Amino acid sequence: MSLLKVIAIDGKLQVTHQSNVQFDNDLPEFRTQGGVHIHEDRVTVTSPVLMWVKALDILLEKMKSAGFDFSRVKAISGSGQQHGSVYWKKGARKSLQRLDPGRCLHGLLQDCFAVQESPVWMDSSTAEHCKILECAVGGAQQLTDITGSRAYERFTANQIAKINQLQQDRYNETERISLVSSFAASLFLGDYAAIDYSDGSGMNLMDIFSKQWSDTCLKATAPQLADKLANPTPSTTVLGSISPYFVERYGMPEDCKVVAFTGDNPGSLAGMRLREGDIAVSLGTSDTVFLWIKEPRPMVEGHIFCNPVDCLSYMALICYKNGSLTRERLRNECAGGSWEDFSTALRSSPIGNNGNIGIYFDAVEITPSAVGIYRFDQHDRKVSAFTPEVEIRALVEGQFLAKRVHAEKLGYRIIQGTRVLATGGASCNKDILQVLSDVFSAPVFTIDVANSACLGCTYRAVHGLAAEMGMSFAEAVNEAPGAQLAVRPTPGAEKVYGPLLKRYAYLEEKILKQTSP
Ligand SMILES: Nc1ncnc2c1ncn2[C@@H]1O[C@H](COP(=O)(O)OP(=O)(O)O)[C@@H](O)[C@H]1O
Ligand SMILES: O=C(CO)[C@@H](O)[C@H](O)COP(=O)(O)O
Repeated sequence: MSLLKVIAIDGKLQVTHQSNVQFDNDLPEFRTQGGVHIHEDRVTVTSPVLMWVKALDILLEKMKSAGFDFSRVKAISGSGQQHGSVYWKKGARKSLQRLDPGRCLHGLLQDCFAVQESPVWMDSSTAEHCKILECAVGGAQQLTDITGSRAYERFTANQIAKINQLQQDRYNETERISLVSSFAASLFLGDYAAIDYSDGSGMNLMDIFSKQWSDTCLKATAPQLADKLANPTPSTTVLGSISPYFVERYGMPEDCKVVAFTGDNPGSLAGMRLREGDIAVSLGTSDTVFLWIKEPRPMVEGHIFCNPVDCLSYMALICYKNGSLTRERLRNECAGGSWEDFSTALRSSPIGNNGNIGIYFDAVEITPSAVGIYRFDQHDRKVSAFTPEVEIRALVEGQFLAKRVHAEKLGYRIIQGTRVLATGGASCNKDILQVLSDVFSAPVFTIDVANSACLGCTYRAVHGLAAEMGMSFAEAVNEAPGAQLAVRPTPGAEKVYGPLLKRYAYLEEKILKQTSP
């Protein structure tokens, strides 16, 4: 997270105002790079919490100078990078409740944090704490069954455990631990804001089914943790009205509501307006898949979070390291460096690639944890090379077969009306999207997701006001600009890919068995 953004929308869900503050350029005194401090050990990564507070001061002043009419704001919500944590010092709640509107937040909250440098999602310094947590619950799959994810170094429980171990006095001085999202909500609320279920699922602490903190995880992490976290809340909760500070300093209406803040990925799901049965595939440098799931089956690969717009559903996130960079390598090796020729190869090779399957893990893959290039003919026999055309189709088909196989393992089901929403750099390539559509037997739509997390939280604010009356998120944001239809599945594709999906799952399993120590 290298900037703080704001988007305002009107009653017709049209964007009326946008602005941002860049941490590195606008707040040079904090000396961050990309908004963070990378410590000498190269694995500890933090951000100064007061930089975030000051960024909010600057952003609000910028909006004021641009003539933004704060008096028309009906509700506010927001999102923050997932997993990062903020440690409020004893007594900070009182300071939050009595903010002097004549002074900036940065000045008022100077002494409110027990830990000045907040751990953020890029941190990977807590391997030992991850092991302890997994051991405490009986293993990686057991932790996944409870919290939706195995132990990850960036996840909040492991960061809290590290702070308790290395800075125990600071931990003991802490009155409340917030996520980045609930910390930002607290500033607007003028009181501690509850952690919402969706961002709370990225902590390795919450039982995603009961939506309560897991006692075993709490105990294995740090003492008196339940008190420091307080109970989590549904993501659609109206936390209360805006703090009088903003009423007096910026002229916001007294009854402006603060709707629970959430994580950036849940925020994006809302911004993309994902619906039950939909899958969003981001084809950027790495590939990321977002799923809307009714009945999740947590697996050690991938994350299950509570759904930020529908309390009865879940969302899953699957990350792949070998995305565009691998497509680029094969474009260079098999298509003379041209996306046009890469596309021609896809158009001139048959759906299903005559049974040839390729699995290309140039770098150690995240999902699954494996490395190497594997090619199989129609009889599942290993082969050492394919012709350039077969190689290109094998790569693209393999990447999408993997996504569908992994999604279905987590409990995802294609239903009547399923849409695939494609974003990211490669989503401009219709021939790649055609393969995606064929593998999923569903139409592919493209969406512009610049700022999707931020936009998603404007929609969540609108929904927060309506949710209490029982209105669904889809109904509340029905009028928002929609996705563009890009391609429809080729007739007959389903029959071809049915057996290939089974073979892909079998072959991947076989590779994992052969390569795991
Ligand atoms: N016509 C194209 N066909 C396929 N891939 C493309 C095409 N144009 C750009 N890309 C891919 O898009 C990737 C960048 O995607 P982008 O979403 O901008 O990245 P990031 O994840 O860094 O934000 C590049 O690595 C490139 O391989
Ligand atoms: O760690 C994860 C998801 O598990 C990241 O996706 C962070 O949530 C990313 O935040 P920014 O890239 O928006 O800073």
